[in-house]
Amino acid sequence: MTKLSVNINKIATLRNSRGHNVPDLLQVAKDVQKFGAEGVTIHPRPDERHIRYQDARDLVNVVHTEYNIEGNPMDNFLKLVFECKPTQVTLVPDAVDALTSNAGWDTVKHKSFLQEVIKECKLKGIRTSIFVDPVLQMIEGAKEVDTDRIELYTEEFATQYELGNLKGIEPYIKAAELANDLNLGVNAGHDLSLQNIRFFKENIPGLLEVSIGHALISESIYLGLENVVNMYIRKLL
Ligand SMILES: CC(=O)[C@@H](O)[C@H](O)COP(=O)(O)O
Ligand SMILES: NCC(=O)COP(=O)(O)O
Repeated sequence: MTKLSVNINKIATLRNSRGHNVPDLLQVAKDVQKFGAEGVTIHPRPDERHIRYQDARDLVNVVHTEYNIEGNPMDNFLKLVFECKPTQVTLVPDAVDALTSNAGWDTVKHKSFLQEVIKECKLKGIRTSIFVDPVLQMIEGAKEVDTDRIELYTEEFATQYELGNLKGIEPYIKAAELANDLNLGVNAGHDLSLQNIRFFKENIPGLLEVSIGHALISESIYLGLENVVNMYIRKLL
């Protein structure tokens, strides 16, 4: 069984576009858990363009499943994580101005930095995961830095799948097999969707958790649109 952690960044993006509290981020976090999701993911970025640091704090009392906070382990981020004490922290090497996450860690180059941060997180009782490309050397490096899990960065898989290239899954299978052999837990995320998730799940051994946001929120709009348009029309009769 693979756990679904719903990334609610996009709810915050929509809320922030108007300056009030619609949609209500905390209510959405409650609802996705009520509907069966086994985790909530947020990725606060330094400019707070979607999730604000205060959201991360407020969610502590709302997330009763797995709380996963993702981000680049800069000082402010780590301070927030240590304050919130989520179930899991996922370390992601994004540039401050990145549109979205666009690469995994070079676990060889950043070995001592990652070792230090991971040790600190674990001492605080927080499970660690690091965002990596499906490259065997990077998975071996992940073992060296003593992380509990890796999160496979799945954008390339999603792109290839959409193009009809099913072989795009192969590096991910090899990466997951190696992670399993090394006793590293395997998570995955980025651009997973209703289209590609079953194929991914069926092919990746030992997939513990997927975090899905952009597609899941977009699909919720598409799949809810007819209902809501009709609700308005009935009110206008
Ligand atoms: C780590 C990762 O894969 C990202 O998908 C991220 O969590 C999403 O961030 P944005 O919502 O800011 O694009
Ligand atoms: N870790 C990936 C994540 O949380 C969501 O990524 P996406 O579904 O928004 O691309």
